[in-house]
Amino acid sequence: MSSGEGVVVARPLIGVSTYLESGARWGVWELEAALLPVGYPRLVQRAGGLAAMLPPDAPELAAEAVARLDGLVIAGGPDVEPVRYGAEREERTGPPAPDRDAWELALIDAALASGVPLLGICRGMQLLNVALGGTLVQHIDGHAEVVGVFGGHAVKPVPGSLYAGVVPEESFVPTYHHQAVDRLGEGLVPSAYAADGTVEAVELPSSDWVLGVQWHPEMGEDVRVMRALVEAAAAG
Ligand SMILES: NCCCC(=O)O
Repeated sequence: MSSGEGVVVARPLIGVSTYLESGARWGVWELEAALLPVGYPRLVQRAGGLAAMLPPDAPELAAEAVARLDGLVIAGGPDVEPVRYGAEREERTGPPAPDRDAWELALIDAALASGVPLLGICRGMQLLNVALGGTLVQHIDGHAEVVGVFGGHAVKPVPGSLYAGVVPEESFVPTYHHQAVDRLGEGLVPSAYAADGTVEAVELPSSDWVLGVQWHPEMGEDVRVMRALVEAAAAG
């Protein structure tokens, strides 16, 4: 990226966690594939960052990975295994993805420990809450109305929050979730709500830049949340 005066300024490197789903196959070779909806890297790129995919790896390598990043996104995906927050699995909770849980929790721990700016999206926000000792409601009605189809609803920022500094107005967001934050993790505070009182964004005031959003910015047009992460990554 050029600064406009002939000086090349490196784009912040933003790691995005990815999936290794057992059923994923690519091309005529049907090779095993690492998956990430393309909206994530595209949004990082639109926001001025350079996207790096982070498939599940040994959790003990997470700190080494995060040390090379300027920012981290924990992407959306399957339900967090309830044992991670001390609960029994309920009927409507999806099948566990223990390797992914372990890797992404280790990434979150490493980002929190090192001060690398962190954005959790949907599952990523829920996992951030769990990483800090919070719990989840395992099923709520009305937020993922049709299986496989993203919905949308309004979210209202909490005045004075980091999030409100990025998106000051009430906005309509793309959403797909059937779980939600129950008890907040240590140090987290709500930074946006849905009309029904569901916590839709959280942040960690004791950190420089940690935000979780329950919706999917990679499915919409609004680049502001990702741009704020990229700017925080550039400033770090
Ligand atoms: N629990 C995973 C994130 C999406 C959902 O709540 O359905």
